[in-house]
Amino acid sequence: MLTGKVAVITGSAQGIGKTCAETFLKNGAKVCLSDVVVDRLQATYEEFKLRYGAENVHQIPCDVTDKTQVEGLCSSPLDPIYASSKFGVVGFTLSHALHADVVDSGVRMAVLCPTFVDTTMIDDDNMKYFIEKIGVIKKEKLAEVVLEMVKDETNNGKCMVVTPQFHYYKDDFPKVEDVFLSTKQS
Ligand SMILES: NC(=O)C1=CN([C@@H]2O[C@H](COP(=O)(O)OP(=O)(O)OC[C@H]3O[C@@H](n4cnc5c(N)ncnc54)[C@H](O)[C@@H]3O)[C@@H](O)[C@H]2O)C=CC1
Ligand SMILES: CCCCCC(=O)/C=C/C=C\C=C\C=C\[C@@H](O)[C@@H](O)CCCC(=O)O
Repeated sequence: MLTGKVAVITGSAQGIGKTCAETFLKNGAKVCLSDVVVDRLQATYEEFKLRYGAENVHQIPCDVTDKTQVEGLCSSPLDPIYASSKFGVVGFTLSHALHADVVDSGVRMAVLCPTFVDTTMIDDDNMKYFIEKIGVIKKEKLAEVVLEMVKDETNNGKCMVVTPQFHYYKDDFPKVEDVFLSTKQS
């Protein structure tokens, strides 16, 4: 099913990452194992090499909190740590929006996710490719969207994506009862 594909899996010396790596190997992918604990990574690498063949398994030690090491593992034209931190802001905002201190308090928390905006932050050659494909939002237009977001009293816990062409609310946070009272097992 995954023949011809390569999966790079961080934190794969043990736990969920290791089990995912083995599942991918069983399904025909080649897997690049990666972990910060080098001796455990080596042991998993040896184990999988024996079981699935040296041609299908590779290993690269990597501490995912180290920007240089992450770039060595999987280069990206955009800064992976910057991008990850932005996802953190989404999670932080949406989870706080559900907190008892916020719900029904009159305070609303929402998160704005623009693509590229015409500020000095985008003066970076690495971004040129994406900017050409995606375009740039004018600051003034973004400010209008922020105004709209602030005026809307129904948007607690919402995430707004803004592009040069349009904007839309995305990924409404699940209702409390969906999170805490579900009897469904995954
Ligand atoms: N420009 C873009 O394309 C995009 C920007 N963003 C985010 O929007 C936010 C604003 O970005 P821009 O206006 O483009 O950047 P900017 O660099 O033009 O302005 C940022 C301002 O924040 C101030 N600042 C930086 N660190 C601070 C700190 N620790 N405490 C208080 N103030 C601080 C800076 O001195 C500067 O005046 C940033 O979080 C950025 O990551 C998100 C998506 C796209
Ligand atoms: C569909 C893809 C949309 C991608 C939109 C996007 O990622 C926009 C990014 C815009 C600016 C990014 C700037 C990143 C700069 C970092 O490399 C770093 O230099 C910034 C560190 C400054 C800070 O304190 O945030």
